Amino acid sequence: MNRDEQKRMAAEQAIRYIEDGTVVGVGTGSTVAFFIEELGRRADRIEAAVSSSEQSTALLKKLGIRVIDLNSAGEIPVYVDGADECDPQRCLIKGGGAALTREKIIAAASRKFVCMIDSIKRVDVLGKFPLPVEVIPMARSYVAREIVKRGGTPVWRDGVTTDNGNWILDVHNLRITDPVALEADYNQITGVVCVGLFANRRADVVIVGAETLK
Ligand SMILES: O=C(CO)[C@H](O)[C@H](O)COP(=O)(O)O
Repeated sequence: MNRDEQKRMAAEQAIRYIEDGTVVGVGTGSTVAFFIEELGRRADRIEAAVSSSEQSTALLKKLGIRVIDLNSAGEIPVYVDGADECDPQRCLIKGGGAALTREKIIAAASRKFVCMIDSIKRVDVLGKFPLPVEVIPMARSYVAREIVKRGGTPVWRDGVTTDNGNWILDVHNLRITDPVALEADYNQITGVVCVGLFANRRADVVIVGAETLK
């Protein structure tokens, strides 16, 4: 099965977690695009979606799905998203699509986080995929120096501005053996808005193609 087939398959599995009449939390990316397609087929059966990006909002609206603000949604039953890497403890690296902050907020506000990946994203130790860190623009150089002190190699994703008006540093050369500790440590750096490490709020269910890991 090629990667797109795996992504579509995972999206077909993920849709089973969505109950009629509920608000759905929706992530961002190419895997999520397949999920939104599935959701579109059930547009009349779901209450609304809370979206993690302008990109997903546009796709949802195109398919006639009502998009509401997180502040009006209350606790969301299920959040569905992709990831860039996933370890055996269901900790994730996310943010390849620069939507990490809103994704992390919606994941935190949801009872269940269903993560869809293709098999290439399964790793024993996180860090081969550069870790995205969203920063306040004026803090970019300072945060980069702090990351270097911690052993990482930050690279500015030049030309990319997030939906929140911020910038992204992609941190290379990491081998993340303690994701909870690294997430907490990076969160302490002044100027960091969000770290694309989802360890504190990790996935509850991971779907790899047609296979569901618990
Ligand atoms: O975190 C993300 C966006 O910020 C995406 O979930 C992640 O980059 C995976 O994307 P794709 O499904 O296109 O491989």
